[in-house]
Amino acid sequence: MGSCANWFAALAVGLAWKGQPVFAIRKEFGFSASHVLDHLPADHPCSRMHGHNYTVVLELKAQESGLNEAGFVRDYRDLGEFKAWTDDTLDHRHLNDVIIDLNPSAEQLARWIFTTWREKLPELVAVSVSETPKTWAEFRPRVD
Ligand SMILES: Nc1nc2c(c(=O)[nH]1)N=C([C@H](O)[C@H](O)COP(=O)(O)OP(=O)(O)OP(=O)(O)O)CN2
Ligand SMILES: [Zn+2]
Repeated sequence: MGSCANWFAALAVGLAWKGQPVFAIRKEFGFSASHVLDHLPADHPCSRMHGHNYTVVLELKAQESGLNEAGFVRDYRDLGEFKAWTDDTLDHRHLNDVIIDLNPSAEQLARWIFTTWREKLPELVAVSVSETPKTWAEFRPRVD
């Protein structure tokens, strides 16, 4: 599905679900990577190359009546493909070389992961990225 159609589908699902009870599941993943943030003052420490032990949380939702036969929104084990992708694509990489033409802030990384995975995981509604134990950025295209 093209990305435009994808966004319309997400919007339609969101409108149909408005006010309805939903289930949400989340699973956490980790990777270590370096980055340099552009467009910051020269004396900002994040304008120098540095690294983080990142945490990524995927959030998936289904309507109350939308659980599968096992009673799952989706089997957590299905997300093994995301873990393998994270290990191959992000772990021990320099993020500026992976996310070309985007400043790899936590916000932009969360949106990039969301758009990369939305088609494979239609139940995906939000991606959160943490660079340090105290900081979180979330991309959630629509809020119920
Ligand atoms: N809104 C954002 N602000 C910052 C981001 C970001 O992605 N989005 N990124 C950084 C740095 O990459 C890095 O995460 C440093 O964050 P900071 O909270 O300053 O980390 P520290 O450990 O140095 O902070 P303490 O205050 O010592 O806990 C910066 N900003
Ligand atoms: Zn950083």
